[in-house]
Amino acid sequence: MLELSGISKQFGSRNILNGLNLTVPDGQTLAIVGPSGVGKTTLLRIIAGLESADAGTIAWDGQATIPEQLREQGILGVVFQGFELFPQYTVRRNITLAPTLTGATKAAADARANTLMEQLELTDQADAYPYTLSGGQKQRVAIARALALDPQVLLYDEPTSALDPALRDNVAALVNQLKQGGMTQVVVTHDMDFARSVADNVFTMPTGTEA
Ligand SMILES: Nc1ncnc2c1ncn2[C@@H]1O[C@H](COP(=O)(O)OP(=O)(O)OP(=O)(O)O)[C@@H](O)[C@H]1O
Repeated sequence: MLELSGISKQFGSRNILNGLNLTVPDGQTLAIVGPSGVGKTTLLRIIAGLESADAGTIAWDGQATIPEQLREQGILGVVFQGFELFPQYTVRRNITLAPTLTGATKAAADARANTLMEQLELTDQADAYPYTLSGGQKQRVAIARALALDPQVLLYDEPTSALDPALRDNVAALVNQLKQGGMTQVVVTHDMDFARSVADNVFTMPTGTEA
């Protein structure tokens, strides 16, 4: 279970997050929705340990935790809005890089990448470079790369924003498939239909206030 308590964040004079409390039970999918600029990405980045909160705590499995460590340990994976693939590496290398840097053998990382590419229909793109891929393919590589470390929690920032409706449905199916496998997931989206199609709970961000 992922628990956020009293999370606050201010940028300049603007309170973006004001003592926010959120709980994501194991194996559930939480969608975070709200209008542009309300702080969804900021909240996701705080959960991922990519941004620090001014106040509040985050607990994992009942223990106060530093999210950055969860990410570094591979417990928590992030799928970024712009995919943020490594342009100089092939699809396969994008997927195997983090596991090999964190101690997996090349053979084990390759085997895992093969499984993920098969599941995500990327086998034909294994040796391709990101610039040659479609938006949907890039999205799947970003998800495969996050899954390569076998996370228990997966965070997505606007996973459908670059996709047409059919691909959006594919991402929804994938999120639901991962849920069947027990994954805990947090999805930031402004797409209410997508949110409803994947989420156990939908959290609407409260709008910020001037300090
Ligand atoms: N590093 C930063 N420094 C200053 N202001 C920031 C920073 N990051 C975000 N902001 C501001 O905080 C507010 C919330 O941004 P955030 O990206 O979290 O919103 P969002 O709800 O994800 O928006 P969108 O749906 O458009 O992606 C915005 O007004 C943004 O300009």
